[in-house]
Amino acid sequence: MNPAETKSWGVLSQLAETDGKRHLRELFAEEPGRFERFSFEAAGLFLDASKAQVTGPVMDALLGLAEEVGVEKRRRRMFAGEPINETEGRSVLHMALRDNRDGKYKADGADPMGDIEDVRQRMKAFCDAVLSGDRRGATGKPLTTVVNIGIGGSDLGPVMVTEALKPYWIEGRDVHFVSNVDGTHLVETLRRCDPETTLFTIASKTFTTQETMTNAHSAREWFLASGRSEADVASHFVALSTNHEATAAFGIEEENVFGFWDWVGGRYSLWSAIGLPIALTVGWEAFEDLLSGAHAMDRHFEEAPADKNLPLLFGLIGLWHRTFLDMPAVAVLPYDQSLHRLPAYLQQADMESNGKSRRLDGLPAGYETGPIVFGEPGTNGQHAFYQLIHQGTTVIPCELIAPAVSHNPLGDHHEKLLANFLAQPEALMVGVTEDEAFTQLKEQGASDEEAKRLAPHKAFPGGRPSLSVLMQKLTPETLGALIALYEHKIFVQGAVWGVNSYDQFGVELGKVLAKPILAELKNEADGDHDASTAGLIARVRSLRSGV
Ligand SMILES: O=P(O)(O)OC[C@H]1O[C@](O)(CO)[C@@H](O)[C@@H]1O
Repeated sequence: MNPAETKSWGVLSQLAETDGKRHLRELFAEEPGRFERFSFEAAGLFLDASKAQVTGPVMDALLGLAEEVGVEKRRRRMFAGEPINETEGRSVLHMALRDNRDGKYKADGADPMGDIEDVRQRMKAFCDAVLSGDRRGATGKPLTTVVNIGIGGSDLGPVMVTEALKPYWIEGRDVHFVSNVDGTHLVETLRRCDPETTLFTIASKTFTTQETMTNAHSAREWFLASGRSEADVASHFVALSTNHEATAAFGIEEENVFGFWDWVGGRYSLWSAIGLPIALTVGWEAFEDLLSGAHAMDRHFEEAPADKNLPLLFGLIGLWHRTFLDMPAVAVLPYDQSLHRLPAYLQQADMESNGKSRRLDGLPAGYETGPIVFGEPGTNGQHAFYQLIHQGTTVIPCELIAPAVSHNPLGDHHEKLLANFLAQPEALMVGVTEDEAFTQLKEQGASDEEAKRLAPHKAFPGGRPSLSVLMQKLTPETLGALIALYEHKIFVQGAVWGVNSYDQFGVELGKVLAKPILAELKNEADGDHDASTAGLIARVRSLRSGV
């Protein structure tokens, strides 16, 4: 189905020319209850969307669009385990990993809950054994350091969550993440590790990913080079994967493999065995709290009425900004240092999911789909790219996220952080007119001529949209809810755009072309390339020769 042919799409296109162009200042002046009307709450998260470029008619039309294109139906099909990942013939059931209701889901025609529970119990037992010291390294020392080797979804989720949950780290535990095939990443990480106390979690859904397998083999060599035998590998290497044949070929025994299933997409996998490094760092209970926070958001998404449904509304508003108002990017701005990897995590979650230009029916979309996602912790971003967000020629909607209470209260640090979290969206929305800038300059003692010259530079257009997400404290539960909120937001947008949010064929071509080039760089083959690539290969070879 082409969503652009629906009635609501037509209405939204018209509204883009009217409501979409109104200044937010005006909208606030006109509707005193705007904050109450456009703020929503669920699973410990409060979303203020009143500073988004929305109006009542826009929200009505967006909800109408969701209904016309069948978002609810697709959501039901997803939760029912139907293969909504049509291009790969797979179900999308990561929600089952944070649920425990028997009979709720069907994966390949069967209830997956028994298998999920088995792996969970094995993960818990393993975790408890490592943390209690019952399971030790080959020389009898406790395994206090985890090095996770994985990339993409087998890295970004666990890194982001372990960083976000630093206040929950179990004392004496350490965790590192190696993803880049650049040897520097592994070498610099292992420099800080003791082979006797290090546990490697080799995380790869497919167990074929070049970066991960290369790092895993080198890590094993490093381990063996420390005087250990092949037999000792079993005490220090576990695999998190769906590919049991490949894990066996690597030499990891079945009892050290924590499996999951093809209905868990890589970028949606932190809730599965891929989350083991999280559990090994914060403990099993906190990991379960993370799952239950996400589950609370799942229940809300499934059960709340459309006009109060956080992920649905969050997704629809983002889609309005992107597709109808032509805003090309989204800035994710956590006002919480612990969430410093959230933008990177969401880059994969969102851009790998909705960075598509073909609809499920194979036809070109013909409208804008997934936005560019970028971001940094808030106040750091303020001193870097906010200039463009406030005064640049491109309008970039911002998503600001903050906890009201800090885990690390220190003087008035957190009040200052929150003041920035509150002031930036206000500044983006209100702006400063040239007249106001002129008056301010005059008040500061500028001459008429000077004030006239500088006023255009000191004016802010304002009317720049933002959404704020507020929680009391960043806990495993609220973090779980936040991640699930974004997962479902991505689902909603993909459902309206009609793209398959669950495949990622766009990452393949580069991988394929790298293979023959690798052979060329190793002088094992000659290649046939365009002039630029051939020139660069020759230049790389010459720079490397004689070194
Ligand atoms: O877990 P694997 O199979 O090693 O894949 C890692 C990542 O590579 C991708 O397939 C492509 O980047 C991601 O979707 C995935 O998260």
